[in-house]
Amino acid sequence: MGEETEISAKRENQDAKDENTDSGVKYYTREEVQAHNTSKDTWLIIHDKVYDITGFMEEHPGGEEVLLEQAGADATESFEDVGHSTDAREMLQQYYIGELHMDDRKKESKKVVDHLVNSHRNCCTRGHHVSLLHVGAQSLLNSCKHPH
Ligand code: HEM
Repeated sequence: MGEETEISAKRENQDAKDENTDSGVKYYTREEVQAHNTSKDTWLIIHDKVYDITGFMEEHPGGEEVLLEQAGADATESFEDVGHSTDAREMLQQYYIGELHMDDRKKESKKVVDHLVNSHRNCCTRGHHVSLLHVGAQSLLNSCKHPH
């Protein structure tokens, strides 16, 4: 499908895994994520993306405990509150398993995306024809050189 091809094009430097590009993108509901809330099976939502961090629990420099508190839930706020480094953000990619279902996203993030679609129409998105809703506000902000 055209839209899916566009998504994979924009994801080239983000979280694309060979086997998990366009048609392989999985969507999870909050309920599904919530089921993975133990130290042996730990999923997290950060910025509307779903991560299986089971293998990372013991390696986390901030300790296993804080991750367990967020297990199965949306850890965006606590992740950002800590002020994680760029390295930490890049580490996220290896645990990426899919996207939070559109219906389960907070209205806020939809609003941010709408705003970005409008305000960036003539700068960084020109010529890309990306489906911005799927790309996500944060990655657009990261790649954009436009003053915000
Ligand atoms: C999979 C998601 C996460 C990854 C990949 C990750 C990675 C890291 C890394 C690499 C560090 C070392 C410092 C840095 O480079 O920023 C760190 C520190 C830390 N993280 Fe995370 N983290 C994750 C999620 C979380 C969450 C959800 C919380 C809070 C609930 C958290 C709390 C902390 C704390 C408290 C520290 C210690 C900061 C310090 O001692 O200065 N992390 N994390």
